[in-house]
Amino acid sequence: MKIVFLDARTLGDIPNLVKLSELGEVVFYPDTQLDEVASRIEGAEVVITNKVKVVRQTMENSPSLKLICVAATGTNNVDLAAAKELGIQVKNVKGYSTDSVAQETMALLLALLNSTAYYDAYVKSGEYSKERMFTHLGRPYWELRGKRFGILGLGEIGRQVAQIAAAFGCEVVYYSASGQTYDVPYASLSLEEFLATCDVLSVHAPLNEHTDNLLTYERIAQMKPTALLLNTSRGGIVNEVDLVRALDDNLIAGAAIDVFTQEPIPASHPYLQLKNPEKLLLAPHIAWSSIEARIRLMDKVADNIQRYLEGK
Ligand SMILES: NC(=O)c1ccc[n+]([C@@H]2O[C@H](COP(=O)([O-])OP(=O)(O)OC[C@H]3O[C@@H](n4cnc5c(N)ncnc54)[C@H](O)[C@@H]3O)[C@@H](O)[C@H]2O)c1
Ligand SMILES: O=C(O)[C@H](O)CO
Repeated sequence: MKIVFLDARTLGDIPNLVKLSELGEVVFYPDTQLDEVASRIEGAEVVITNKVKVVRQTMENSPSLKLICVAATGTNNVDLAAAKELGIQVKNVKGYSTDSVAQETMALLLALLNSTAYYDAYVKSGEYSKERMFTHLGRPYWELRGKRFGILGLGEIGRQVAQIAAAFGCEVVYYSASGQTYDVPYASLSLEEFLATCDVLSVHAPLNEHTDNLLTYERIAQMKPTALLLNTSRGGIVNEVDLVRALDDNLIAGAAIDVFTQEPIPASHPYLQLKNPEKLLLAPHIAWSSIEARIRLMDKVADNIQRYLEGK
C-alpha cells in the first residue's frame, strides 16, 4: 500500500515519523504546492496532509485514493463533501494539541494584556535605568480576576481555555452559533449579549458555514472598547480587513491572532498595515505545535491508518 505524506516538513524533526513506514510504502515530501498534488499522489491509497489542500478535482483524478489523513484537527483544507460523494474516507486528529493551543491562547492573552514586549524593550533600551522614581506605567493593564471571559466554540480546546480562565478568577461564558448547549458551569449567551459583555473573547469554533466571517466590523463594534479578541482557531472566522479597521477605530483594545485566511500571510496583508501595531499580537500558526503535540499527532495519524487497514 502506497502512503504519500504531502508536507512532512510541517511536523518538524520528530522521532516517530518512521512509525508510518511499518504500515506501507511511505513517500515523504517535505512540502507540496497545490499543482503538484495530483502527480504526487498517483497510485496512492492513503494521503497524509497537514496544510496542503486536497480539492475535488484531485480526488476525482485519483481512483486509487481511499483515505485522506488530515494531520491536524481542522479539516478545512479538504473538500469533505467531494470526499463523501466519491467514497473517500477522511480522518482528522482531535485532541492531540488541546493543552498546547490552550497554553498558546493564554500566552498570547497575557503578552497582549500585560504589554510584555513593550516593557521588555523599555528596560533593555536603557530607559528604565534613567528613571529617577523607578516607575514607568506606560501601558496600564487590568486584572483578569472578575472579568468576563467568552469562549466562542466550547469544544475540547474551548473547555480547556475555559478552565484556565476560571483558574484566573474569570467569569466564563460561551456562545455556540450551532445552538448547542452543554452541561457545564458556564452560561450560554446569545451572540448579542456575548459580544456586548465579554472582556476577553476567545475563538475556538471550527471554521464552517456557521462561523465563516462571523466576526465582522459590525459585530466587533458591539464589543466593549476595552475588550480583547483572541483567535487561535481559524483565520476565516474573523474578517481580517474589518478587524484592522476596528482596531484603527479603537472599537476594541487589542487582538491576538495565530491563524489567517491565507497562510503564510502576504507581506501586503492588512494585519501588517495597522496604525498602531502594538494593538495586534501575531503568531505564525504555532498554537498546535509543541513537541509533545507533534509526537502525539503522528502517533494518532498512524493509529488512523492502522484502523483503516483493519477495516474499522
Ligand atoms: N491554532 C492551532 O494550531 C489549532 C490547533 C488545533 C485546532 N485548531 C482549531 O480549533 C478548532 C477547535 O478544535 P477542538 O479540538 O476544540 O475541536 P472540537 O470539535 O472539540 O470543538 C469545536 C467546538 O466548536 C463548536 N462549534 C461548531 N460550530 C460552531 C459554531 N457555528 N459556533 C460556535 N461553536 C461551534 C462545536 O460544537 C465544538 O464544541 C479546530 O476546528 C481547529 O480549526 C487550531
Ligand atoms: O487544526 C490543527 O490541528 C492545527 O491548526 C494545525 O493545522
